[in-house]
Amino acid sequence: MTTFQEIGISEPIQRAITDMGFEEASPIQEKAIPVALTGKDIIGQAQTGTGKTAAFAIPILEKVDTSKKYVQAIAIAPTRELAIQVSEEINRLAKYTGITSLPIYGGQSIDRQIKALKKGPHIITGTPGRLLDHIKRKTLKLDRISVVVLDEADEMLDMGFLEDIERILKETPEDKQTLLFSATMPKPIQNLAEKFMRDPELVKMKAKEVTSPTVKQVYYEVNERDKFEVLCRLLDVYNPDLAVIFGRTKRRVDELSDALNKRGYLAEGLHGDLNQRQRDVVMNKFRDGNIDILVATDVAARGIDVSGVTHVYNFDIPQDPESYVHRIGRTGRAGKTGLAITFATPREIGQIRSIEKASKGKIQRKPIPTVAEAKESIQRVALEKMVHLVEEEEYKEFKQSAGELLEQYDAIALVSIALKLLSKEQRDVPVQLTSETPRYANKPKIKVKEKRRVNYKGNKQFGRKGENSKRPKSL
Ligand SMILES: Nc1ncnc2c1ncn2[C@@H]1O[C@H](COP(=O)(O)OP(=O)(O)OP(=O)(O)O)[C@@H](O)[C@H]1O
Ligand SMILES: [Mg+2]
Repeated sequence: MTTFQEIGISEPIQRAITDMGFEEASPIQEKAIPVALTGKDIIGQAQTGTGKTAAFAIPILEKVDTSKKYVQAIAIAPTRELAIQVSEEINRLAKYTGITSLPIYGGQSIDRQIKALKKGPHIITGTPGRLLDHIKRKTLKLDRISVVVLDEADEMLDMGFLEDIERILKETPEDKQTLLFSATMPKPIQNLAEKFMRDPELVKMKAKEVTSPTVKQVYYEVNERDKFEVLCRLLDVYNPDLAVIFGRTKRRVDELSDALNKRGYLAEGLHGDLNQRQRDVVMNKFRDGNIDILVATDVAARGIDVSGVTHVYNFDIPQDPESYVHRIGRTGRAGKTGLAITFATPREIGQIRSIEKASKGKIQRKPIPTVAEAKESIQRVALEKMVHLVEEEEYKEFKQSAGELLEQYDAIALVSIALKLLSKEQRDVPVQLTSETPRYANKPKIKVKEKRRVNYKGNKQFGRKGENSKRPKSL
């Protein structure tokens, strides 16, 4: 166990870390922070949910000079939600330092951002397009930057942001420090590193699998037309706290979230065609637990950290192994366990094998639960709900009616009906989804050289104080 004190973190940041409930440094933090503190460029690779954000945020905070009121560091991220989240994590860590971080991203009023930039934030997190926009307007100056972070750099390349990133980096001083982080490091990233970094040190966690070891992976062979019914059954059987369901296209996401709502689940969709306000509302509802299910395109696959996500569903099989690794990494974070469920049509079974090969993991095949099993789970959930309400004594106002009913009817019949009413009722509402044609790159890009499995401490437990890892209900 390595404490943050041992890796030389200053006192105000240590205090914030304690407030956040981190007890020890995660392996990537333990390895990357001391190197970053020396000023070296770093390429950091570690599995999803293992604390890469703090691994780059802490060294930035140690470097920022609060007496200077200009931007001293930027972190570039592929999506707006991630830019916001990274900024929030930086601000939490900066709580006792006087350092401020500001997210700037597309879809938000530019005037509002200009006003906020004038207040002199020390750190900016943003998406490439909007960062460039501000650079062109001269509302953001990067000539006194000392650190640049590229979070999810491989995704930014995939999304075609290379030119934007080049243009942003041109505005920064030669002698800045560059930190590049992701759970996956395909080949083109090495070219990017050679181009933009100075003698970078590769800080990589040795692990057998690219995927997080705390995520159990299973797949179901399902015909396209049966996917929705199987999904509902699985949701009933597993009864997740929070789940993310990934769909291939925006239309798919919309249809799927509508269909789930028709069947009585609390779900909302997230994709790039929503306006920023709608995107923010959906994310906040999900973070606050006002919806249980987030249905999303790959826009939510990278970096998004919502605690309490117990299940990830690949309703449509991801297009490439990287996407798979990141999608399923939305669960099993910070040492908790999670379950990743992938649907593969009979023609897609080969892709399951390619993903296994590329990610060096095992995806176990499972039989589809029967209708009876799903029903049994629905009843169990209703029963648990009822017991909970009785224990909480939330029935006083119904006592008189209950007494009257009991005089006339059989007690078993009454309780059974109450259970029936508590069970989800909309199971038979017909829904229709447009079928999606698979698009699969079939080019595994992940390379993991290490053969040896190093038992990384995070496996044992690195989590927040007082948070017990919750096992997904077993199949
Ligand atoms: N040392 C620590 N102890 C406990 N929890 C931590 C620690 N460091 C980070 N965390 C928490 O773990 C969660 C995952 O961290 P983070 O989002 O940085 O992961 P990541 O490695 O960037 O994952 P991804 O590859 O998905 O982007 C966050 O909720 C974060 O606050
Ligand atoms: Mg991350």
